[in-house]
Amino acid sequence: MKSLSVLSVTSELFPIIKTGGLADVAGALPFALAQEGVRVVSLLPGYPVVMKALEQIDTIREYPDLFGGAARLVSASAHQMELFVLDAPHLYDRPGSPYLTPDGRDWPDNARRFAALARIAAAIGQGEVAGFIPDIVHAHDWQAGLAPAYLHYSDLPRPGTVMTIHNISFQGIFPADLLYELGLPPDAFTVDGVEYYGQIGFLKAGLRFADRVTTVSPTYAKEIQTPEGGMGLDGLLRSRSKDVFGILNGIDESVWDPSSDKSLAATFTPDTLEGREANKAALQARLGLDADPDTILFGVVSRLSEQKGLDLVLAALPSFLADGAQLALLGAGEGILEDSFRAASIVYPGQVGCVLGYDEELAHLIQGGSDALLVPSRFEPCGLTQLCAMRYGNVPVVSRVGGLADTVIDANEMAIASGVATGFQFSPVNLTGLLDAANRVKMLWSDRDSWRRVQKNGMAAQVGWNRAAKRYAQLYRSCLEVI
Ligand SMILES: Nc1ncnc2c1ncn2[C@@H]1O[C@H](COP(=O)(O)OP(=O)(O)O[C@H]2O[C@H](CO)[C@@H](O)[C@H](O)[C@H]2O)[C@@H](O)[C@H]1O
Repeated sequence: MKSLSVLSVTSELFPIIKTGGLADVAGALPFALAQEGVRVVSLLPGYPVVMKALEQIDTIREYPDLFGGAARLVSASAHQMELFVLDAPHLYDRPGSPYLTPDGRDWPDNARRFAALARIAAAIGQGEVAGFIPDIVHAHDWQAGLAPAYLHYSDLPRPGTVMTIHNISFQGIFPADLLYELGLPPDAFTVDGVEYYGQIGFLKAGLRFADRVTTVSPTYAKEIQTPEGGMGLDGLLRSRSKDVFGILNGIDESVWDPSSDKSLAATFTPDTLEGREANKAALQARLGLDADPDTILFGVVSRLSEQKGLDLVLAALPSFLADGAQLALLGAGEGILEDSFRAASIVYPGQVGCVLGYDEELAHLIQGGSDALLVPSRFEPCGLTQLCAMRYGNVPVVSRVGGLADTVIDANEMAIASGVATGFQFSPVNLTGLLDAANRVKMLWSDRDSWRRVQKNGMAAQVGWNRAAKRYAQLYRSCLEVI
């Protein structure tokens, strides 16, 4: 079979720069796809942390004026990944997160910052780099959404294009008067182009012009084609439904491996699950929780946002904790949620512990040391933490939406009897649903042999990238038939 080359266009890439699950996926796919004969080179913005991480930097092109300043395209490597980096100091050399100012507001020039990324992606797709002409340009999320549009409006031959939605609630919507400055032709401003309710929609543009659209689970692929789940893009997605695919994410099993994880107090396998006890003790000590091996310890590792449904956990706390249960939370995000969890740790000393911030090592310890992981999302394209939880013998308790519904097998009587249960699902996603689930979880916890079986089933579940990599490879090949 012909080998393929892909330019992956992404605003985050683990382990170099990460604010959420997009980084994990963009960082793991190149390695998984290499097994399928697909070469992936990733194009990233040159944020300060990215520039610092690079090795073997080679300048490929210089641009005297790219959206208001001088820039260059470099090739480099980092963490065994092949990279192109857009080094544009006027766009990316600044403090804060990739998208937000240090005080938490969107950078006012985000349209230019990510149009530049997409513009260079399109140029690479059309031969900018001697020796690397990709068969496919794969755009991730709105930040890369204009790449398929730039390719569409160019007269040169183009590669195949794939647009992946990691989260449809982030759409990259900007004022219409930027059209000219972004280098889009006047006739692009129609409902069949980049126009989105009177503005310019970056994700909309990608969904309109990519040869194939993917999202990160089969259930989310259906949900986004409904008015409730599509956030304004469902009509467009329905009109393209034969080109829309749900490919379930995996996790990097070498990063998330409880038998060798250096962030744990003790490593363990399905046959040495008692190793988890030392992790539970370490987690309780780290978060100021009472040292108690027998009480159930719930964990949370999450961005703190409306999507993730953690306000339901706050509302559930009084009954949740009445029997001595504990909660260990690691999260960062909306101020009101951060404040509320901080307050909860004061109201329930020894029972609620939280770390508000981003901490990769602690995320691993929570997975290896808590008994059950709460993921009560209102919507969830795929979700990665429930996959990590299963691999770490941490029983996931999830809402029945999106990829959570596709990855966790609910411990109902039938599933327990037939030995396939891997966690708990609940629906509807409200306080009653969560409390009912918590009661079922606690009942199973009181029957330690059954609990152990559910842990082991989770640890045996396929959560790696192999299957998804095969599907992406097939999808790329199918694009080449349509261009
Ligand atoms: N405070 C913290 N400290 C350390 N680590 C933290 C952390 N908060 C979160 N993380 C980590 O960040 C990642 C989050 O990934 P998720 O898939 O759960 O959600 P996210 O909504 O960011 O991703 C979006 O994209 C991904 C990828 O497609 C989809 O799975 C998902 O449904 C979609 O919402 C996990 O690796 C988690 O461990």
